[in-house]
Amino acid sequence: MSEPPLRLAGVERRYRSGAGELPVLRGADLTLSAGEIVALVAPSGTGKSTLLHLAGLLERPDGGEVFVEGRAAGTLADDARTAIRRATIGFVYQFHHLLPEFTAEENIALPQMAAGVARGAARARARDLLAAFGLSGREGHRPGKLSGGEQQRVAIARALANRPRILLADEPTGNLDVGTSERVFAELLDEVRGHGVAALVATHNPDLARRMDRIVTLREGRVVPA
Ligand SMILES: Nc1ncnc2c1ncn2[C@@H]1O[C@H](COP(=O)(O)OP(=O)(O)OP(=O)(O)O)[C@@H](O)[C@H]1O
Repeated sequence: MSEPPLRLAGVERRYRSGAGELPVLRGADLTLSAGEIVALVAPSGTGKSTLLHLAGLLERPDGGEVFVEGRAAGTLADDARTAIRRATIGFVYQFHHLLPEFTAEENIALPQMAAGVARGAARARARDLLAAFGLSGREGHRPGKLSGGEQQRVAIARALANRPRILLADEPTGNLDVGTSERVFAELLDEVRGHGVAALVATHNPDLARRMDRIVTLREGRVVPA
C-alpha cells in the first residue's frame, strides 16, 4: 500500500514563555489519506496554527515526527525540507499574503518558477487557475485592485499552482463575509476534490467544517475526533 501524503506521529511542541514552558502539542497523531479533506476545529489558542506549521515543515517539532509521503522530515536539513515543501505542499492563510507589487497572474506564476517551471508555462497555468476560480479578466490586476474574496481566490490558486499533493489551510475564508466565504470555500473544495489533494483546513466555521470528510479537534495537545 502506498504511504499516506501526510502523517504526524506523536508530535510535540512547547513554547518558552516568561513563566516557563507552554506545552501546546503533546503527542499529536494525524494521518491524511490522498483525496481526504479534514477540518480542524478547535478553540482559539489550542494549537491549530502550530499544527499546520509543523505539518507544512515550516517549523520543527520538539518531539515526534512528521512524515510526508512516507518520508521522515525531522532528520532532513532545511534545504531538503524546503524542496519537499515546494514540491508537495500548498498553503492558504487567513490573510492571503499575496505580493502587492505583482499582478494576480504573477503571484500564481512566481512559486511555479521558483520550483523550476519555465515562465511561459507558469503564466499559462496561472491563467488556467484564475479561470477555474472565476477570475478571467483579472490576470493583470494587483491585489490592491481586487476585492477580499478575489484576493483569497488568487491565494488559493497560488497554493494549488505547483499541483501539491497536500493542502494546508489556516482559516482560508476567515476574513470574508458569509456569502463570499461560502462561495470561495465551495471552489476550494471542488479543486481539491477534483485533484485528489489531501487537505487539512483549520476553521472556526462549523458549517464549512461539516462539508469536509472528517472533523478533528485538539484536546490537551492531541488530535481527537470532534
Ligand atoms: N512563537 C510562539 N511563541 C510563544 N508562544 C506561542 C508562539 N506561537 C504560538 N504560541 C502560543 O501557543 C498557543 C497555540 O497557538 P496557535 O497559534 O497554534 O493557536 P490556534 O489554535 O491557531 O489559535 P487561533 O485560533 O487563535 O489562531 C497559544 O497559546 C499561543 O499564544
